[in-house]
Amino acid sequence: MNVKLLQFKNVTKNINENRVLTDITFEASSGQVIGLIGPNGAGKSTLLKVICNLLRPTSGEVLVNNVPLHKNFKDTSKKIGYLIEDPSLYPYLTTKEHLALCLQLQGNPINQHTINSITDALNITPFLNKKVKKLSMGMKQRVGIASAVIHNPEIVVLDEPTNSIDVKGINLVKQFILTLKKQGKLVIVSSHLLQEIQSICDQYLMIENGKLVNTEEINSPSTKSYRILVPYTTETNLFLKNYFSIKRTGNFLFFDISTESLNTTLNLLIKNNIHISDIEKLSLSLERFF
Ligand SMILES: Nc1ncnc2c1ncn2[C@@H]1O[C@H](COP(=O)(O)OP(=O)(O)OP(=O)(O)O)[C@@H](O)[C@H]1O
Repeated sequence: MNVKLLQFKNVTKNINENRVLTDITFEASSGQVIGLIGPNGAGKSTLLKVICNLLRPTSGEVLVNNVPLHKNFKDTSKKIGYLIEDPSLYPYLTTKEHLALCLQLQGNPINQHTINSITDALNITPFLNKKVKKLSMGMKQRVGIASAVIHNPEIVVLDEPTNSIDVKGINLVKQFILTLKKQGKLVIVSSHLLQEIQSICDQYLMIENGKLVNTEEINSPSTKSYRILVPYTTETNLFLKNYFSIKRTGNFLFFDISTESLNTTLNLLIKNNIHISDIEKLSLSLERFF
């Protein structure tokens, strides 16, 4: 059974008097992979840092296992593992020494079996005896991911984990994330490319200008396959509002629909004498959702 692990309640974060996160509310459970998607500067890293208690909310609350995060962070920190932005690694240690140190810093004894299973899964075993500073960027990123999970946390936060990693490595990381899911962990993974992580996510949190977009889009972005564009008029606006989540761009209105509802939608528009300016097939890139 999945257990509610993480709750954000109306979290707002200001940095240097700028509002970076606004009223963020969501919850996530064990055994889930949550994709945090948004363009550059949307607030993804800030939100992830709040989960890891690297930043405190200006207002609102974060609960882990129903306990406020900041009240019990010593215990909670053992439950959270993270890779935020560039991995902070100890350059003069070997990969093996680095991972062993990460384990010890969390108060765990060195368990070679744990280290091996993680390094095998991420294909970094051949580099265990190599100094971290001599690893390629992609390898460092994988060591960063290994460091995030080495102490067996319940919540794993990965900020753009596929940065600098080649296609083969990306597939490996995705498989690794699915293994963490199978182990019952909650994985929160950010990317500015929906297509990169959509196949592994159970749910999406789409963020734009520090705000989450609505739940419908969060839960089913990939089902919206067509964008319909119609000329703006007050009447058309009022009419379409009854059926779709519509947006305005200049002199046009647009809305996204699924493949299944394409015929019905076109019939509805034709019947009501609404001119169709364009029907666009949506690719699954992030730009389509903002
Ligand atoms: N320490 C800081 N001081 C001032 N502004 C900050 C700071 N950290 C983040 N910001 C601002 O907060 C906003 C969100 O930044 P954040 O790094 O969370 O976005 P992001 O979605 O992770 O972006 P990217 O995809 O480029 O990494 C940006 O406008 C950024 O300039």
